[in-house]
Amino acid sequence: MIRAKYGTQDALETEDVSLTFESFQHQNGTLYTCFTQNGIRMYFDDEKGIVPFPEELYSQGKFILTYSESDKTFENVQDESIGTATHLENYRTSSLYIPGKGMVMTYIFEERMNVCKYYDSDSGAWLILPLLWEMNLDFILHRVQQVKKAVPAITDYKEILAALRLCNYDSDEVISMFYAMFGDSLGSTINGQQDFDPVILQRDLAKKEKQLEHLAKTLQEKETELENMHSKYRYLEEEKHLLIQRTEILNDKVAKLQYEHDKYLKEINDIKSQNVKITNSMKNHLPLRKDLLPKMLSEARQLYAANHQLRVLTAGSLSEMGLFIERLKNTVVNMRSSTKEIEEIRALYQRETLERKLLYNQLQELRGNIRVFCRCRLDDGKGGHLEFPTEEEIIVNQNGNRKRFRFDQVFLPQCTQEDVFEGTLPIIKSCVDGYNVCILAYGQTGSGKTYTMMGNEQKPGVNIRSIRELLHICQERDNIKYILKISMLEIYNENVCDLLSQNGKQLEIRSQGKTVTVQGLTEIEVLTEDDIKNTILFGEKNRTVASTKMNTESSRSHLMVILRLNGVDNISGAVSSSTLTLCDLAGSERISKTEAAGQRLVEAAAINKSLTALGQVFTALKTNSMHVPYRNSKLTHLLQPSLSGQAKACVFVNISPDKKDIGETISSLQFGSSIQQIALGKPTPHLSNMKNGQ
Ligand SMILES: Nc1ncnc2c1ncn2[C@@H]1O[C@H](COP(=O)(O)OP(=O)(O)OP(=O)(O)O)[C@@H](O)[C@H]1O
Repeated sequence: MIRAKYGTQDALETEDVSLTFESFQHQNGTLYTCFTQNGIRMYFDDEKGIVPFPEELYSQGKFILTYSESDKTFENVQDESIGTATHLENYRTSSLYIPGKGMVMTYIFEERMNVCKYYDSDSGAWLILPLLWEMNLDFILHRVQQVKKAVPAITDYKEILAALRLCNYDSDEVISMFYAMFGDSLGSTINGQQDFDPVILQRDLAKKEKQLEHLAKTLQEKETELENMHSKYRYLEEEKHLLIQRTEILNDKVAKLQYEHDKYLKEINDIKSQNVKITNSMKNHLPLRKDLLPKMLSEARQLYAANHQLRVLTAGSLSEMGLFIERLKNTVVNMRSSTKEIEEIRALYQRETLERKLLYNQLQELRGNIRVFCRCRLDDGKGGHLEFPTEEEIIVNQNGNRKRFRFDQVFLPQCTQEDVFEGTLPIIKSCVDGYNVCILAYGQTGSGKTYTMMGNEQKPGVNIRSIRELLHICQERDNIKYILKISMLEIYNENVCDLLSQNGKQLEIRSQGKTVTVQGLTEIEVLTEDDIKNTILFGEKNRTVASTKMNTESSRSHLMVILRLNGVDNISGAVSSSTLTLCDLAGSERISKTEAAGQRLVEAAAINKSLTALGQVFTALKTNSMHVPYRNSKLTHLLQPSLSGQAKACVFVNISPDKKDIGETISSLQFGSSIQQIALGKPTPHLSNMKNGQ
């Protein structure tokens, strides 16, 4: 990808005429969106609309930083040196100089996670000290060096720091943990970087996929073999039955012939001795004369021969039956061992599936469960203030003040829809493994959110591409039967509207435990690519009709396309359920004071509320807070399953290349870079990999 300085003109001073919203956090968790109008602080009430902020609430909570107050966040710290740490008596307490924040106290709390935190007075929350900063605390640096000295094979200090966090900063425990895990191999093979290289993981994953494919094939072959054996068994059973019947008939015949033969012999003997008493049966043979004897003797011989023949036949039939029974026994033995083999392969398959899932998860975790991408809209020649020094960085030059932001990836204006989709693909794929996945597009109106998510007929965006991809993956996985269902909704002024129902009905959100549902939301099953396109087209049409009716713009509402994926593994019987939530957020721009009235003001307050709530959720996730305030807005409430637990998220920060938009661009980049730190704050992914590799 070519990196270049983007344009040459100097930045323009942007006039700040926008309305500033403030967010008030009540101690009961409620979030109020306030602003000042004619010297009176007002707030937006979901039912009453815009009303003055009640005096009594001041003592029941505090004002917090909103997503748009750009100058107070600490993104500048990223490329400045950190300053010096002061070691205090109790090693759990220390202090650190952070530019823009001054001297901050740091603490290690003994709680759910033993991590070093500092109190951020701007957001009023305890934040996890990023690993980078933590290294500047003397006692931590000292412990890292202790571990490094004892275990020189582990060269990545982030590994050591993460391990220290896990072991409550006890270096001895970390050293023994490393030795317990790797033993003798420690000196030769363990090198943090090498073992946890995403490329290596990716390779392992590909290997695992191949193994799985092979196992599934073997399993299928074995099952066909077993099925064949079953039909052979059934055939042999039938044959055995027929043979028994045939032998019984033959035995009967032999007995009858023997009887006839004996009777004949007796008659012959009687005639020979001429002392025959005339019996009823003999009347048929009358008149009895000695000259009949030769004929009777010949018949008796014939009877004997027939009897003999039948006996041979019966003996043959019996030995044939013996052979059949032997074959039947073998088949049963083979069937038993095949069934056992199938059970073993099935167990192996289950284990491999799990391992593959873990590997995939580790790879994603290594890259961060929340990935943040920046995409700059196509250049229209009005820029000059943006630079793209590397694939992960963007610099905004505002009147000579250069601000640098770092993301998982920065997409240049000339990047194609394919390039962008490629970046999201690994996360999207994990949806078929049962993870909830969420993709959000954040940015001011006109920055390219809809282009990124929806795209157009010729250049479809992430929405169509990802659903299409999932449909293909599901169709390719023969062993799992998937059902894919799409719903589409819009959140406008804190109201949820179904876009796939004819009448665009408004819906309520219900939650039970960790499950969040929208009551009565229409779901349409998709089987083909055409189904996807037609469904989304129908939803978009409904959205246009609704916005025309309400005389508003689609950019003032959040759009969500939700794909629900239910799968049943035919082999293991495992059931998976996950959702892919694709969200085109409302424009994040501040509105100007002249516009601040009526419907526009209500819309702006509702957008501010939901985007602030989104920022709060990310902050709570970042600080590993016990309480994540999902319920502060409809948007975050709906996104809860996709932004919690083992869910994976991908946020696009869309920016405009126009110089006039520089203020909003910085604000959006700050929002994105504060989310980016969530991935940095996660301490354990490398270690979990080490454990598995034991
Ligand atoms: N990367 C891009 N390449 C080409 N055209 C783009 C790109 N990004 C955006 N555009 C075009 O710029 C215009 C504005 O983009 P878009 O409508 O996606 O912005 P938006 O942020 O979604 O705005 P809104 O909030 O109004 O929906 C559209 O005409 C879109 O086609």
